[in-house]
Amino acid sequence: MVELLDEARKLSIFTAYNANVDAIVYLKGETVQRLIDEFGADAVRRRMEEFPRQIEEPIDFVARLVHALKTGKPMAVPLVNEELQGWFDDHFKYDVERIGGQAGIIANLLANLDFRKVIVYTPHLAKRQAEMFVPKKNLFYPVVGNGKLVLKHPREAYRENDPVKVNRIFEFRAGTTFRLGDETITVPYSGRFIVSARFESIRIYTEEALKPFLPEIGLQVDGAILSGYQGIRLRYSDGKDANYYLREAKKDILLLKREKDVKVHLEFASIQSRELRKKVIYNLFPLVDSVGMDESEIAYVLSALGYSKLADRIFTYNRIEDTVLGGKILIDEMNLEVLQIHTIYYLMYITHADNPLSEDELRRSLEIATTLAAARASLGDVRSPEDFKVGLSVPYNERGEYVKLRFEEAKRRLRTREYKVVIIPTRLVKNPVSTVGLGDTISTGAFTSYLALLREKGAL
Ligand SMILES: Nc1ncnc2c1ncn2[C@@H]1O[C@H](COP(=O)(O)OP(=O)(O)O)[C@@H](O)[C@H]1O
Ligand SMILES: O=P(O)(O)OC[C@H]1O[C@](O)(CO)[C@@H](O)[C@@H]1O
Ligand SMILES: [Mg+2]
Repeated sequence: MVELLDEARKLSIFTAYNANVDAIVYLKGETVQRLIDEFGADAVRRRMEEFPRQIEEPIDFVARLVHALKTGKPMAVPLVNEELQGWFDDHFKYDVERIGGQAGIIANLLANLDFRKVIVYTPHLAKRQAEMFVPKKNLFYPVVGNGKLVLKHPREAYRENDPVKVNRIFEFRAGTTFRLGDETITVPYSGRFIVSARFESIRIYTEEALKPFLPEIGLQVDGAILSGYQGIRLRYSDGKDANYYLREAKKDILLLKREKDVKVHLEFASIQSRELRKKVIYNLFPLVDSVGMDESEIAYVLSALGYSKLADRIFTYNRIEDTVLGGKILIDEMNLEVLQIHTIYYLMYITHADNPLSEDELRRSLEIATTLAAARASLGDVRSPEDFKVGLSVPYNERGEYVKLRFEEAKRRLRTREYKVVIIPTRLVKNPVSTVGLGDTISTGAFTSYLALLREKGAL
């Protein structure tokens, strides 16, 4: 397995667009209890029923947090009211601050794994943000100087007046208990709840000056991992809107692919607004080769595409059969080359039957993914290629055999001849240092090892 990672490490990767500061709180039962008591259980319950899609006042946060804790699902809810930042900072002491955002996490991970070359682009790069990038020689930020593309380390490329984006992350652990009125709630699974900053000043785009150099960046890399589209707002006060930013995002992908058909992976993240979710799916999925997401996200995606019954079933029952069915729909309707879904208990790939990789190779790629995530969950961070080995000693989760059985049943029931569908159980760390970013880690391990295997076959 280490050999496949070594092959992947020979690749060069571009990643964009989102990096932020993750201010992490390790939630205790008492902290949740205090929040509920502050607002009153009845008021919290009523707001939970309304299911606010964004945080406009503190009780919206409490309601969505309690909902996430009750289901144990990874969720992210936008914070649109900038003034509420003070409320959060008064109510919580952050245990850790670290780099967040798909592009930020993935860039540091690839750089620490000694990939050949890692180019990371984020439209905002303040000094505080730039300093969170690891000081590795293989990590670059593209700038334009004298009409040419220049690659600098992010720490040498920051811009003094850029905004800093801070997301608040609430890490919760299975077994945490609190009371909501007369109901006792015990958190069923460990995970994270993200309060994502969605302020006017933070945008997702490529600067005009850099855009003409995207084809050159495409030529320099073997693959691109793009994310952050969830941060686009439907409307901005300067008249720009999601349609504008998505049109530009489409141009970026086409520019990256102009000189060479560089493979593009899109890491999907939770989008509460159904309207925006639909726009991101319809505009971008058809242009990329590979998509990754978690189990809540596939349900949300299917719901936006009109498969609400199937989506509800995935939310409620977590059945493998439904996820396979959803994956088949998605890969067909969007004509993706490969779709990767990560859940607590298993990882899954779905491709069309003519994918160059065999099912066995696809499974090997997923093994890299879960081992890398297990290493990060155990250590808190992956700092060197050596750290990968820590993941190898993490056992598969206790439902592993059950998962495989259910999967074989699902395959018999559903028609899967036109597809390759593979599944592996996850290596699950009992007491993870943190869980935020584990999905990004899985997708990075999966996509880069997928590319390495394609390359071995002469298909890249
Ligand atoms: N304790 C753990 N040990 C190993 N892997 C984990 C653990 N907890 C979660 N994971 C993996 O991380 C994934 C989380 O992905 P996701 O929800 O996309 O998180 P994020 O978006 O924060 O990266 C889960 O689906 C699971 O496969
Ligand atoms: O949607 P946003 O605000 O760009 O944030 C993405 C969030 O997802 C993560 O990248 C984890 O997947 C966090 O580190 C980050 O807070
Ligand atoms: Mg994720």
